Amino acid sequence: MTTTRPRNAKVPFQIHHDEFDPDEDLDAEDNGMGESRGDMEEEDIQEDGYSEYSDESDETVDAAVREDMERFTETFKGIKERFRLINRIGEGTFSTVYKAEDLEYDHYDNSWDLEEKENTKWSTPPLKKRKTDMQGLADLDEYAQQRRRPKYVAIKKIYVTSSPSRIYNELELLKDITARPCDAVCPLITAFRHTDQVVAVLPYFRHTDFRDYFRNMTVPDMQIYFRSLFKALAAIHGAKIPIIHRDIKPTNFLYEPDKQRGVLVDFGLAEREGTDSKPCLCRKSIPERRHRVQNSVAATMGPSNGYPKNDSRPSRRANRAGTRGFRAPEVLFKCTEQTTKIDIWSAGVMLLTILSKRFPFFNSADDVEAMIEIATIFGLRRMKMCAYMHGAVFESNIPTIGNAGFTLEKIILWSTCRNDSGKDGAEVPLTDEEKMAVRFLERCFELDPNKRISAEEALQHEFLREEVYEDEDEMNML
Ligand SMILES: Nc1ncnc2c1ncn2[C@@H]1O[C@H](COP(=O)(O)OP(=O)(O)OP(=O)(O)O)[C@@H](O)[C@H]1O
Repeated sequence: MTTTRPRNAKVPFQIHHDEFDPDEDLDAEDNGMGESRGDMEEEDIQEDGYSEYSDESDETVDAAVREDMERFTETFKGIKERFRLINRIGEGTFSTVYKAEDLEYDHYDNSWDLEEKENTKWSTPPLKKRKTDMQGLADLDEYAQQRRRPKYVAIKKIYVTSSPSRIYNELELLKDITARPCDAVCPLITAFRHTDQVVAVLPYFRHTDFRDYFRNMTVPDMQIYFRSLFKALAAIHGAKIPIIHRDIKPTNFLYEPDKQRGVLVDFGLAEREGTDSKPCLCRKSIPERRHRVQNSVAATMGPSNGYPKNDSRPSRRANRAGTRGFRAPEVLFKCTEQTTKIDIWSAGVMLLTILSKRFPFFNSADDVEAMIEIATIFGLRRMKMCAYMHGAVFESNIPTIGNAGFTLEKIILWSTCRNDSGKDGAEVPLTDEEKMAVRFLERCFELDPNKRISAEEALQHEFLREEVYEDEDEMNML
């Protein structure tokens, strides 16, 4: 385990225990991983939109999970003195996440702890109350019980096959995010390394499996849910150098319907805007774009009749990290200058999932199928324009892809079977509030990322805007 102490005075809380030291080279010989780590690095592509495990009950711990937790605590020196592992709560592509009790909670500054803050608002010590001695004792005991309530954290054990640079990137971004706290983004408490194993310690957020509530959400529920998600996006996109999350999907937004609180997690694929980016046509001025498109080989010669057998041109390379079904069209077209707008598209897929009551909504096996799915909705004409703006060509002779596509309203009516479920097989139209949600969805689904709504703008959209009342009387009148 590292023995370095906190160095960064800017972090607003005392970092717990032995801090992860970004200057320490995880590739160094003593981590036991050697060169093969880079070779073993997994693909940046998530298999699907859902992890196997969600929040399991603390009492029922599977025997295999118990064995796994014992092995982990035995091999990771120093962890069991600090945390009591309770259950495995998540198993993703890049990590296993455990719920644990923080045994040394009271030794540190815990300003990240929202629940603790809320509790201190209403739980005053009963010592000042004028009551009978017996009542005073009972209150005191209740207060002491409250103070002794176990404090939970989520321990994210990052798989040793992840490259050190990927692990460093996640922790560095989390540290930056933690320095500018936002209630809707999960901060980092601390991180440890023991030989090749790195763990991140995060506040534990109780949440409900998305599949258990998304079908029952009303439009006001959606507004609360997405207001919280877009606040999180506005916070990370508003960083000095904007942070792109790259993996916005339901499992990475931990939401508790009872509390109406959501928290964005998993910065494993996140990156700063501009990292490794090269100029793409989509960021040029409209006249320049038009000129380049009109003079392109595809526009002047028409679609090619075939492909060279041994194509010696270098293939286009771009970051495609993310989860299938949630990737923006510019990611599929390998845009080399991707922006935070890719997260807005993914958030749009989440809204479409809820409105259509279908999860997963997009179910493609690869990027070509994903393009076909998007083209079916938006139509061939718009998809071709979208490809051109990233310097690519989109052609299709698939009969189900029409030129004009379909409106999102129609897609939602079909997928909820409302197109013919009314009286005498009539359509059950969308309500006014559903139409407002669709108007917002259209802004998230602009194929041109320059036109797509930003997180800040989204919070001012009629769908998410919070009404500000002049005084309490005005609010009570509503
Ligand atoms: N702070 C937390 N509190 C409670 N549960 C959490 C927390 N962080 C993560 N989890 C649970 O663990 C799961 C996996 O976490 P995370 O997404 O960070 O790992 P991952 O390996 O990148 O997963 P995936 O491949 O699904 O994206 C989450 O979907 C969630 O259920």
